[in-house]
Amino acid sequence: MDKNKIIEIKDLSVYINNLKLLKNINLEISKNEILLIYGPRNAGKSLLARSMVALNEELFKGIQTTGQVLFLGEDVNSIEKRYLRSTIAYSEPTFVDNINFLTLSEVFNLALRIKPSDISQEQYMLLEKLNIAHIFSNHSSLKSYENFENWTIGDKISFIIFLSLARNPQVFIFDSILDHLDDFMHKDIKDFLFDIKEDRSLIISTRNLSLFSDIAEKIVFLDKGEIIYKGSIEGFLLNFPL
Ligand SMILES: Nc1ncnc2c1ncn2[C@@H]1O[C@H](COP(=O)(O)OP(=O)(O)OP(=O)(O)O)[C@@H](O)[C@H]1O
Repeated sequence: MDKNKIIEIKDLSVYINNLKLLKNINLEISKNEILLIYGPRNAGKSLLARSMVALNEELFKGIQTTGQVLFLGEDVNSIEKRYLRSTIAYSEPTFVDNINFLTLSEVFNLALRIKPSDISQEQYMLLEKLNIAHIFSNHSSLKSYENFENWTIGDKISFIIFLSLARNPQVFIFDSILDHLDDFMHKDIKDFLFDIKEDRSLIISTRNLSLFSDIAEKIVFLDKGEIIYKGSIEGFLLNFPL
C-alpha cells in the first residue's frame, strides 16, 4: 500500500430517504497535503467531510451509503469510533456554539484532564501561535475567560484547533469552520496550519475559495453532490475562473 495515502474514498454514494445526495465520489488524500473541498451551499461538502469520520449515520435517519471510505487501508466503519475521531479531528461551526454550554475549566478537564492554569510551556507556546495565549497569561485573565460567552468567535476557533492538536491527529477536517475567521486571524491561522501540515493531512471545506487557494495543493469542486473538478488549484482556476 502507498504509505502516503491516508484516506481513500471509493465510489461513495450517500442517500437520505432514497435521495442520492452524494454521487459516486472517488478521492484520495495523502500525507502532507492540504485539500480544499469547495462548492456552493448544499453541494454536499459536509456529507463528504462527515463520511470520513463515519458521522452521517449517527446524525441522520433514513441514510444509506454505498462504496467505501478507507483510512490507512481500513474501512472507517470498522474502526473504533473514539480512536477514529481522535486520529481524524473533525470540526464544524456548531462546535463554536456548543462550547458555550461548558466552562473553560470543564473543557480542560474533559479534554486534557488538567486545569487551565496547569498548561505546560509547550502548550503555552502553541496557544501563542494560535493568538490566544493572552487568555492563559494570568489568573485574572483566566477568570474573565472562564465563560466562553466572553470569547470572540476567532478565539474559540483557535481554541478548538488547540484541543484537536492535543490528541495529535493525523488528519484535520475543518468543515466550513474557518470561513468564520476575520481577516486578521485568517493570516495567522493559515500560517499555523501550513506549519502543522508536515506528516499530517488537512482538509478544509469552504464556500470561499479565495480564502484558502494560497495554501492548498489540491481542490475538489463539488456541486449537487457530484465532483465537477478534482486536481490542482491552478488547473481549477484555468477551467473555472472566479
Ligand atoms: N439530514 C438530511 N436530510 C435531508 N437532506 C439532507 C440532510 N442533510 C443534508 N441534506 C441535503 O444534502 C445536500 C448536501 O448537504 P450538505 O450539508 O452536505 O451541503 P454543504 O455543501 O455542506 O452545504 P453548506 O455550504 O450550506 O454547509 C443538501 O441538498 C442538503 O439539503
